[in-house]
Amino acid sequence: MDAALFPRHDVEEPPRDCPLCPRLVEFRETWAAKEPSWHNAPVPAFLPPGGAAAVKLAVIGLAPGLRGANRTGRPFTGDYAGDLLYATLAKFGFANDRFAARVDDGLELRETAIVNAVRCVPPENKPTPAEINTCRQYLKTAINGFPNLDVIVTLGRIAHDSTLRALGVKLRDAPFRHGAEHAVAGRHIVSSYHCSRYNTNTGVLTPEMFEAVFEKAATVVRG
Ligand SMILES: O=c1cc[nH]c(=O)[nH]1
Repeated sequence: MDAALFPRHDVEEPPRDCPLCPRLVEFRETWAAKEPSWHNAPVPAFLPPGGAAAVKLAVIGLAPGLRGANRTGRPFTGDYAGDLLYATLAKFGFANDRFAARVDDGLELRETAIVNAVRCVPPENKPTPAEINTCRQYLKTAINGFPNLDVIVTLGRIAHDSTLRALGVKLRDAPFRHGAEHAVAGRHIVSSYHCSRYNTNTGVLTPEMFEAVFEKAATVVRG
């Protein structure tokens, strides 16, 4: 990782050659052969200056996009989904407004971390239940490694359910619903539809609906 481009990193991450999910390893290696200049490895959490101790809001995504985070190495960077996510974070003061879909754009998060539930790119954006379960150890370590965390925003049902399992919460105690807020296991969770191209193009998620989620998160962080 280029230390000049990525903020201090003090969350435990899978190694670049993580062997735990054979299907994802094979997919990663196929793309590493085709596109050797791409990242093609587990995508680490994106942290604010100050590292894990500075994190008050954790945004949990699904998994890297093939030509997005898997190419660039930064969550939601190069993915269509990042346009809405970073614009919305900036609007609520959780990021500066430098996002230009490149890792050298000068984008900085503020009191916010972005962590994918699955760190490696899955074929067709669909991790299997076994891959989600296997990678949860890293999600759990990340969430538990934020000592000043106030609120978690989950993007989509898979991220939501994996976050609950990471926290040891039964799914029925905090069911996924866009805009729902739950206080469970000492954590405040706000859930959202994923900001994918499909959801935004079909109107399942509008910018206003997404902003309402981060308004709730901002209220928890700033009182
Ligand atoms: O959930 C997602 C979607 C796109 N890119 C990511 O890093 N995560």
